Amino acid sequence: PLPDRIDLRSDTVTLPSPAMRAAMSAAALGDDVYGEDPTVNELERLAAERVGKEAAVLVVSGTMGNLAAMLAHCQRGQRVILGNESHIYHYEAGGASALGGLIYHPLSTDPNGCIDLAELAEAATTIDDAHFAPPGVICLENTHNRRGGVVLTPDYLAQVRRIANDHSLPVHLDGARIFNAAVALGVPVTDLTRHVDTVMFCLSKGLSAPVGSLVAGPADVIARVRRVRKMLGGGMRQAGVIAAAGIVALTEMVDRLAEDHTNARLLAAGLAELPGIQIDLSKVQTNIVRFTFVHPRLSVEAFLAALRKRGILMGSMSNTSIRAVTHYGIEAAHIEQVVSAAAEILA
Ligand SMILES: Cc1ncc(COP(=O)(O)O)c(CN[C@H](C(=O)O)[C@H](C)O)c1O
Repeated sequence: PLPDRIDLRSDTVTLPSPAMRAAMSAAALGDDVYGEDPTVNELERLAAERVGKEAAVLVVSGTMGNLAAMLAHCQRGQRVILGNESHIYHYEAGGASALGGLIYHPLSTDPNGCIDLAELAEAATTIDDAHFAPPGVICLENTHNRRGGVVLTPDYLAQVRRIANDHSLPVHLDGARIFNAAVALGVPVTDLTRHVDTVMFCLSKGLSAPVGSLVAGPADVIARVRRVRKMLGGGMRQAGVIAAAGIVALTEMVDRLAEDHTNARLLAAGLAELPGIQIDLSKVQTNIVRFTFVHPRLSVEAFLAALRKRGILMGSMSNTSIRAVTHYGIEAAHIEQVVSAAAEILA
């Protein structure tokens, strides 16, 4: 983040660490379309190993990773079963439908980011009748962005897995922030990823790499993801320049996510005391603070504008809710500055 701004809009704004910049300039390179970039190959190997899958492929963005995974799992005309508050459904430009000919089948999402299991079992059922589009994949999201970064538990994932097995369906996990979930739970990330077939996770968010996400899964499925990536124009050449940062992200930047979670709790505790702000502190489980804003004098936009004038950025989620996201580069001192600025504005 720029020194004169405290940017809490997202963890996508993170800048690469000095170690990343050094690794990027020193990276061994080759043409990755030929499979000859040694740094990309090392990142993909490391990523697959870390999440306990056979293979992984580097993609440009989380959106591309989710789309390529859905297209690798499904045939045209099949349904993507997902949460009605999911990122895939809200923020990925309808790609699975527009480019893949897939149908979104959104299901309601509870405050913990979970799809109702009974509804899921029904949606996962293939009806042998020409009227009905058959299901193709179940998509989950962990942590859950629009529910405020809440963590889906291994137990819940295991229950979804059982339903998927009953209906012979693959499960794709939008794990953009899966390492935040593992660190918040204090468990190895494989306790979460073992229940799903494919997992997409972002290097470019809390892990602070400048670019890149990975899709990991069974070797045959990842081979299909790689083909879709090429079809989408995502085949890269000397991508070791960005993969080098990704290796640093995976090897040096996971444990520190706990600091972002501490700072999020500090921010939530400070904001919760202020007029016009309601926060369910039990839902502040990782690096996202989502709060309701209904103030006698100020709208969400007016509050955000007043913060911006003080060099503080947050994101509006609706005309009554705001999101703030902590990340590498945001320290406790910044949080104190934000809370006192908000107190002044809302007084
Ligand atoms: C759960 C999840 N899955 C996928 C993505 C997409 O990743 P990118 O395409 O931005 O790399 C995001 C990005 N989320 C971004 C953010 O939170 O600021 C915006 C909303 O797109 C995400 O939060």
